[in-house]
Amino acid sequence: KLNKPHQFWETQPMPNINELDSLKPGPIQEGILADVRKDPFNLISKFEWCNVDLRNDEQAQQVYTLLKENYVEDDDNMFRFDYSIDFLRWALLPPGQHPDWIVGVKVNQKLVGFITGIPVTLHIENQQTKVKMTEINFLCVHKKIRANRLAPVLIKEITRRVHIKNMWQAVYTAGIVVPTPISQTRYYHRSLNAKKLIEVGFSSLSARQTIARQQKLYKLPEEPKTQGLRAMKKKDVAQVTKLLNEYLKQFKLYFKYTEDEVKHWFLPRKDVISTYVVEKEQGVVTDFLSFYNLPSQVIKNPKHTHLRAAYSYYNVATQTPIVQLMYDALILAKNEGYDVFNALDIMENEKFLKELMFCPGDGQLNYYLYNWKLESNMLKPEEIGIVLV
Ligand SMILES: CN(C)Cc1n[nH]c2ccc(-c3ccc(F)cc3OCCn3ccnc3)cc12
Repeated sequence: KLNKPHQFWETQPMPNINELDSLKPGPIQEGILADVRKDPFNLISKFEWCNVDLRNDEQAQQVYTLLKENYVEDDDNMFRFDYSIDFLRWALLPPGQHPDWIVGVKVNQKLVGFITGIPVTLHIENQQTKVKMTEINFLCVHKKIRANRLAPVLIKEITRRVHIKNMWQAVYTAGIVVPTPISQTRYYHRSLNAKKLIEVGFSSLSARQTIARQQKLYKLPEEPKTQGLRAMKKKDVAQVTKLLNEYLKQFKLYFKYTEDEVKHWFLPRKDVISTYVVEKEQGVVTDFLSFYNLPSQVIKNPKHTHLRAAYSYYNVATQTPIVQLMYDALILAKNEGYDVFNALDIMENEKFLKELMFCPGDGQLNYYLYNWKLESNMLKPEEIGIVLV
């Protein structure tokens, strides 16, 4: 009976505490294609597997509703992520996507379980090692059928569907701690609409503070400062690809992007992803900033149903000081109607979080690598060069 904490994770190729010093860096288990089960894992009766086609409006709507009602909440259960359909199509239909990696479980045609994978090439700790693997996300089980041990079956099934393609590693993040994080990062929030944040209970006022005082404290200029800052266009793809790939080499964990992937991940999409480039003379792009749109539903509030949150994505500052570039990001996000700007303490983010008046969040985001032992047991947040949505 799986009832000890992490009983499931003890059965998985993840280093446990006392192996951290004995395992050699690299794959923990060798993958043998011949040993991979050819048929899906058994489900309890009435439950059925399905591949979800997110391009189909009805199926996308089912995924949207499942997540909106049953996905990740903050620690105080006041907010729940509300990923839009356009966002899910952006996040889950990148170049090279595999249809059988968008996995659903249905009961009487109703979606009650979900888990996804997208193909990535991850560079680990040094240039030599680059590993084709999957990025796992959106694990969700309907609130009404929890404790049926469906989550471990969803994980085992998508693992099987990755193995069958001769891939043996995965990268994922979660707010909870299970064996064994490779990095524990923290998230920070920068107020853009102080009044709303107080009204939804995201921020609170101490005795001496007033709403007016908070609004003044977080007030931003009307327009960005940086000369040549403008929305990214198709013609910028080649330069942005070079800038991004060069910039990411400094980190111990990063993806390498093709131009096609940069087109997909960075060309602006309304209410999904915003990317702005700094164009100097002769059309030379020297920096860019990007943030994605992930609202949270305010679970119980008389006045507001949603919190509009922008999340820092990838920012490359080669000529513009990073603090100035991110100050412009705040101004742009405010002008796009966001209430708050969120960022993790990964990459170079520590350099701007304090100066731009970000406040620490109340939890952390843990990074995980499946079936891979790192040289160093843990990575510092500033060594992480990947953002998972
Ligand atoms: C990454 N992706 C897998 C979604 C995901 N899962 N679990 C999470 C736990 C924290 C964050 C997170 C990441 C960056 C950030 F600035 C704030 C965050 O959470 C705020 C708390 N919160 C949770 C729900 N609504 C508000 C994301 C996630």
